[in-house]
Amino acid sequence: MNWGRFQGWLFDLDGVITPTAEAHMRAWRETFAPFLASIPGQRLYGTGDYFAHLDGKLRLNAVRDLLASRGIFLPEGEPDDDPSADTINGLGNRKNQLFGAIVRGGGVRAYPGSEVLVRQLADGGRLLAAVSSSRNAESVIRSTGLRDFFNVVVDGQMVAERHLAGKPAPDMFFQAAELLGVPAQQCVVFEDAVVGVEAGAAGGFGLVVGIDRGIGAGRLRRAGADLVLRDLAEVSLS
Ligand SMILES: O=P(O)(O)OC[C@H]1O[C@@H](O)[C@H](O)[C@@H](O)[C@@H]1O
Repeated sequence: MNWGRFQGWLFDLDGVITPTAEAHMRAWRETFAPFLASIPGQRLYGTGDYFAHLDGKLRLNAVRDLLASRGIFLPEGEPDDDPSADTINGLGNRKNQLFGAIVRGGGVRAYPGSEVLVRQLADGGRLLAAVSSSRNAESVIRSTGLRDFFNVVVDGQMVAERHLAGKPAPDMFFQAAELLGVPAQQCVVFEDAVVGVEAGAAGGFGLVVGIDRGIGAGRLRRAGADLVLRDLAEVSLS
């Protein structure tokens, strides 16, 4: 692979740069397992629910999609709903409170292979963007000490402010490429979630790389990944 042809390097964050996809996964489980168990006759929460309905999506879209998959209707509520409220916003706030507690408890370090690659790319004058659905992306990336290596961060906060469509729409990656000033065809996208790979594939980027942290290479390929790796340490620039 001639990696040198890519000027713009667009990285998803959770599960690609940092192992925080696991913290999101746990927070979702701790939100939805008791919630679903409290509804008589409702199917219990399973890990498959995370990959099918939650992974990689904007927080409230994820809540809506999980509930829709079970035929559950809840009111939207308000952004400042109490985390105990059984509304879309309340469940989102409950999950975010749990996510914050998990991250504060364990700290965040980048995957070693990701940190090495990010440093090499920045040293070589490449342009880097983090493209994450998470509204916590800035704080997560700052806690790794790698924030300054990224020219741009497009996150859940920016999506709300600029009214962008979330993944699987390609808009977040387009926004990152535009802010970097690099045409899509000269950008490579790295993603671990199906909706993220779909977003990259829909945008006509130069290369879409799926990072398989356990979801399975087949699912990432079927979503549109041109190449699947297990870790960013497999990207060799020389
Ligand atoms: O709730 P946040 O921090 O805004 O994150 C939204 C989503 O961000 C994505 O990066 C994660 O893959 C999802 O699991 C997560 O739910």
